[in-house]
Amino acid sequence: SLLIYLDGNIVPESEAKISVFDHGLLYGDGVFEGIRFYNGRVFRLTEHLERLYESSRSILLNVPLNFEEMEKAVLDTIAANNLRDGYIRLLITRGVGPLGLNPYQCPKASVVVIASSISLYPQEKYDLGLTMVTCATRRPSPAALSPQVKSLNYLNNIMAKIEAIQGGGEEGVMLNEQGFVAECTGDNIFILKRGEVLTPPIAAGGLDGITRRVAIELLAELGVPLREVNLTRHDIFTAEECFLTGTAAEVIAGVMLDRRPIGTGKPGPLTKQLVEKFKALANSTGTPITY
Ligand SMILES: Cc1ncc(COP(=O)(O)O)c(CNc2cccc(C(=O)O)c2)c1O
Repeated sequence: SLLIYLDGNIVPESEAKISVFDHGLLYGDGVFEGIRFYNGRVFRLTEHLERLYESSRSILLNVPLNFEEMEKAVLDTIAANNLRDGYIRLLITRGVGPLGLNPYQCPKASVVVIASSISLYPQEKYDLGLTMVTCATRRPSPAALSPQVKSLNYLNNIMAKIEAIQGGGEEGVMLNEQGFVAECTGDNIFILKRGEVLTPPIAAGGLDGITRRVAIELLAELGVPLREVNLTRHDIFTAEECFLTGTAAEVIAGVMLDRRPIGTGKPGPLTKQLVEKFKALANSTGTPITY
């Protein structure tokens, strides 16, 4: 069984419990990060923690650990479980308070670090590519809930994921209120068109994904031109290649949208090149874990 970090202590899974009065449970009032570690190093840990603190600040959540203490909590939890490769789920909730959504009645936020593994898609989906469906469920307007806050409010994404699966796919393309492509339910989206890679600007309503930033770096290294531009379903239908990026998914081809093949209907050469470059980078850089 796993050892879990909970509010300052590393405890066995069976003891890792939170109160039913925790506002993270009652209202989804909290933020989280999904982080991978490869070969004894945590990949892009600093960027993930920076985003965690930015999400917390955005919802006025006071994090009881400073940056260094949070980094140590992550590294200690991985070491306690003696894992060299895996996935970290790091969450901060508003903490326990009376029923009623007033966050000012929650005196202390709760911090949970789970070190485990995650496999979002089977290997064959990386070999053959994902089937995608355009979701009717839109990404929320920044005026409603900022899509840039990685909060515990994932019902929007979950409802879209349901639509993708019900529609015979594995992943869903989510549009914003204007009908432009924002991202997918749990990852960012890129297309290759006439020798140029295009991806929605963050302002289109997607999460400012860390794997998206890595892909942009890798494309620059490859000398492939990239443009952040509003995309519609037309652009995906007429693209030569499409790939998704996310900590859980890593880099994975999208080969079908709404029952229409994208390009050859198989993962394209640029996508395959990026997958290899990403793997090499992820297995050779990152914050070392001391066991
Ligand atoms: C809505 C959304 N958009 C993009 C990403 C990719 O961002 P990063 O490159 O920083 O990871 C995410 C993160 N993706 C994510 C997080 C947690 C769980 C799952 C899941 O599909 O179970 C997916 C996400 O949840």
